[in-house]
Amino acid sequence: MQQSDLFDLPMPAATPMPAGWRFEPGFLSAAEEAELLAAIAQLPLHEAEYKGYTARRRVANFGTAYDFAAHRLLPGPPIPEVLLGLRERVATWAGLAPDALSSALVAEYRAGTPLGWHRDVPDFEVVVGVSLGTPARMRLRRYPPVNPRKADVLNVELPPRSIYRLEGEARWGWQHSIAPTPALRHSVTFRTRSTRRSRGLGPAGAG
Ligand SMILES: O=C(O)CCC(=O)C(=O)O
Ligand SMILES: [Fe+2]
Repeated sequence: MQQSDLFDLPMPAATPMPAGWRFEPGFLSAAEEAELLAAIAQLPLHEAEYKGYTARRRVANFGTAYDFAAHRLLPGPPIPEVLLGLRERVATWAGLAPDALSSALVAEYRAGTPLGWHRDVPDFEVVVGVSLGTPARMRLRRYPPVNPRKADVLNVELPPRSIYRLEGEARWGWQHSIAPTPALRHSVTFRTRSTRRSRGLGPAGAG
């Protein structure tokens, strides 16, 4: 079944997603999702500090933490036990060693919380995200912009229990954002470290 059948999105099945984008619905079972949400409820989420202002989503960083003022990656608290099983499954799905996913970000989007256009900070390479709770709409657009038109924005529904990966072109040649969520959503994103240096990339995320 196509995603567009499920969620009635203006995204024809033939919409070409950028290279490096990978998506799979139903990655987690409902029981696994419930277990993760219970575990997340115990984690110390805080309002994300982002480029000098407080973003509305709440986050917890593990493995690494990003200092948006100093533009550098800092060591973070270890990835908690309750996320290690998920990391292993995510790594297998992504064809990576679990340890390579050295950074984990738990994010909470209360109703109406958006996440603006950005590329993740260049300190990271591959981004793999798991969605929990309410479906969200991720949007993608070329970056730097190429003749921007509204039609050039790709919309992808991220249903709960689905997983996506941003790598290569999808990660470096496109920005992404999350439309204000209709109700509570959580995501857990894992990232590998990048060997690239900042090359004057656009606004960054992952905070
Ligand atoms: O919540 C998500 O799935 C996306 C999060 C994101 O883009 C980020 O943290 O950089
Ligand atoms: Fe991001």
